[in-house]
Amino acid sequence: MDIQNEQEERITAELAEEQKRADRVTNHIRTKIEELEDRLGEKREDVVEIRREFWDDVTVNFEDSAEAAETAASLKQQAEVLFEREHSHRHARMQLNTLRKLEQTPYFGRIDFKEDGEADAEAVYLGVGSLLDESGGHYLIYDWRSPISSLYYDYSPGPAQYRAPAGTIRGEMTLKRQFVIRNGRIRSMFDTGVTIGDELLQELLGRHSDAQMKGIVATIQREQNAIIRNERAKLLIVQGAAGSGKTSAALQRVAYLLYRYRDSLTADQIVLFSPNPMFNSYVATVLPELGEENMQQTTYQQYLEHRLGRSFDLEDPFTQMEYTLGASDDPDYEARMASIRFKSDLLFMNAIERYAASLGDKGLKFKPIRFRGRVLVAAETMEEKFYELDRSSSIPNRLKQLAEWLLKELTRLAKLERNKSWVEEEIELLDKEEYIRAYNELSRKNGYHEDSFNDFEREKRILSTMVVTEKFKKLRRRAKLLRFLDVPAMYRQLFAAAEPDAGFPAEWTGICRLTIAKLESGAMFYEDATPYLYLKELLEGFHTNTKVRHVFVDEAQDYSAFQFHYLKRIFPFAKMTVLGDLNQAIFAHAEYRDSFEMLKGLYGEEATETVALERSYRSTRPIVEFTSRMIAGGERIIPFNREGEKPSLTAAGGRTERLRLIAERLRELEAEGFRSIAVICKTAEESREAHSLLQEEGAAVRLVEKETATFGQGTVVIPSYLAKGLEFDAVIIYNASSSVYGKENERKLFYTACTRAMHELHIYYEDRPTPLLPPPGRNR
Ligand SMILES: Nc1ncnc2c1ncn2[C@@H]1O[C@H](COP(=O)(O)OP(=O)(O)OP(=O)(O)O)[C@@H](O)[C@H]1O
Repeated sequence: MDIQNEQEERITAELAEEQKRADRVTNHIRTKIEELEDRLGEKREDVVEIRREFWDDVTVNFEDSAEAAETAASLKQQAEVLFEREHSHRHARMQLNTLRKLEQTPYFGRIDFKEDGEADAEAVYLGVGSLLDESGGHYLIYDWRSPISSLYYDYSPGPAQYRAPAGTIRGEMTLKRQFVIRNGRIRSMFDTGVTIGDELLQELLGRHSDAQMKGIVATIQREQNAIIRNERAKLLIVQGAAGSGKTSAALQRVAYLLYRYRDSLTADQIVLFSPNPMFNSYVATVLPELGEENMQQTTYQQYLEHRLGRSFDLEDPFTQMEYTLGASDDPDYEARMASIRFKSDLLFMNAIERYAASLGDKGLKFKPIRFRGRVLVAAETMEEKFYELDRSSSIPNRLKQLAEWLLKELTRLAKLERNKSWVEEEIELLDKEEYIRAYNELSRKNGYHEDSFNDFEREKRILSTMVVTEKFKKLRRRAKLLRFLDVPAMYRQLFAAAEPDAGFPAEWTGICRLTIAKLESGAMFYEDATPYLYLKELLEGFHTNTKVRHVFVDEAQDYSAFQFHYLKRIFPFAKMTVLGDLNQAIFAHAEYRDSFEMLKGLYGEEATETVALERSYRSTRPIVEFTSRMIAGGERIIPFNREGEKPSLTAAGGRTERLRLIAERLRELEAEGFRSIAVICKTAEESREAHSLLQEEGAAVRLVEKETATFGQGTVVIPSYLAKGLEFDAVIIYNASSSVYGKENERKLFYTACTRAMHELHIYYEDRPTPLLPPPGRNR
């Protein structure tokens, strides 16, 4: 027998052996599924039963306080039983969910590891969940997040080590094998060397994209694994090239943390800040696919809206972006741009801190408390009271004391109010239910005799108290919420100072004029939202969220230093993972930043770790080679070796021809089977134009706007800044003429647009192409 035959035979025998094992494991999984389904049926009945009998099993008695307490205890006990059962029901359901996944693909990898001092190597199989054998003493599958599994991601065969709870375990990896298993059948199997499955990665990355982001557990790379498993850093900064797997690593990290801290951490203690609502839908399936619940997802804008939306008509970041991209002939443009930059700077944050501190001595502004057109408590009275309070106490503390005083004052004023004629009028307008309520109260307090004069007086008193109390409720609530503080006026005041502080920009006067005009119209620029909230919270006390333990900020390059400081304050107990690419910094406040250095001060160097991801997985080699030549430092980006067509650059004789060519291209791409195609435009306005003109050309295209909430398949027309973080099989740059992308500060936007392409990139222009295109050069 020659060597080749011998080798083939060996591989066939090994494959048969592995399939036998896979069958055994799959059978075991099936048995577990059946058992769990039965148990789950019982559990569900259990919960339904408890719910039904909830009220039968508690003794409801509110007659006297002792019995009421007993009732409460009984209720609490029942609720606890129910909670416990529901919890275990949910747990069992999640387990079943994982088992069903394992039934299809029990594992994707195997390593044989011989621990130092042990005689034999153990075969460790990795899957999306762990599974014990019948005896319960041996793992048939190890969860990919278990300590030993990290060997798979970190080492090639040879000496290897991993960190276990008991310490570092050293040994030797004697085998590293990858599987593709579908429906329990091994489709392919290969032993790997240095990196995890170039073949498998090739296969995965070469596929057409879905509407949803994919999980990457089977092919996590070593440097990504370091991000996923980092437990030390309070602040983990990931600077990664476009398509290097930042978002993917972030999501796998969430799954890892939920596993690692499963006894103490729940999905609702993790928050992901994403760039836009559509992105949420794009990543929504990754964690459930891994058998985990999704973390909380939000956008910074949603948070701002939640805090400020009722007080101001708040501009969103995309409107700001449209302005910066399109309004350069506006006479206020320079001032506005300076305003955007300055208000995101720590210099401004410090100025606000100084200002807030000075308000402890003088200058706090109050709003009078008005009632029925009259001033009940004058602003001056509040000011006087405030500054009489002990000055060594913080402003928030003093405001709390002031609120307490105000509440007492309101109680006193309410008493005086009762005899006013408006109260009598209101009493006459009371409806029957309210009368009955008053009557009940009266009879409860004292015996009630319908015909006694005294009772009539008492009734009137009760009714008038009721009316006044009701009307004062709102005032009391406002007092508790410190609404008597005039934060808008104080924020405005910042821009009324004639002399700018040292270091303020030359355009300060223009900035002041624009800001004040905007605020006076009841609106607020996006760049004012964070500083405004910061000032408000310095005065009132921070609205902190102490529940959240991990904050993830994706597309971190779009956040200002100021915003990061703010986030840190509102999540005081959270670790932060920020992921970004400075080459994709598309907001005016961030475009000149050349590192995440400014973040180091946030938690201190000691508590901060930085990881760089330089290999780009999304796009084919020709696309990465093309796009990386558009940016400074692009030579550091390493393309993953996947071949494909070179990006095309097409000149059109005019708009009509450009549209015809694009529509033709769309038809070709669709015919080739590409499932997600994006026509990327610069702005929303250009997108609307492209959408309607392409439809006229007979193309089936969907328009994506900032409100679009779901990311689907098919062909979309999308503004560049909304395509952030997303990817498409093929990308068409709608108009890359120099008249559209003509300015140097649009480079990162153009780069972001081009790097969305996985397999094909086609660029169209008229007259002259944008100077942002890479200089002609040889590919690496
Ligand atoms: N280890 C991996 N195995 C398989 N696919 C991967 C891996 N890492 C990244 N990818 C794929 O590469 C593509 C880009 O990943 P992702 O969107 O996470 O990158 P990103 O760094 O967030 O990109 P960008 O900054 O450009 O938005 C995705 O299709 C992802 O599935």
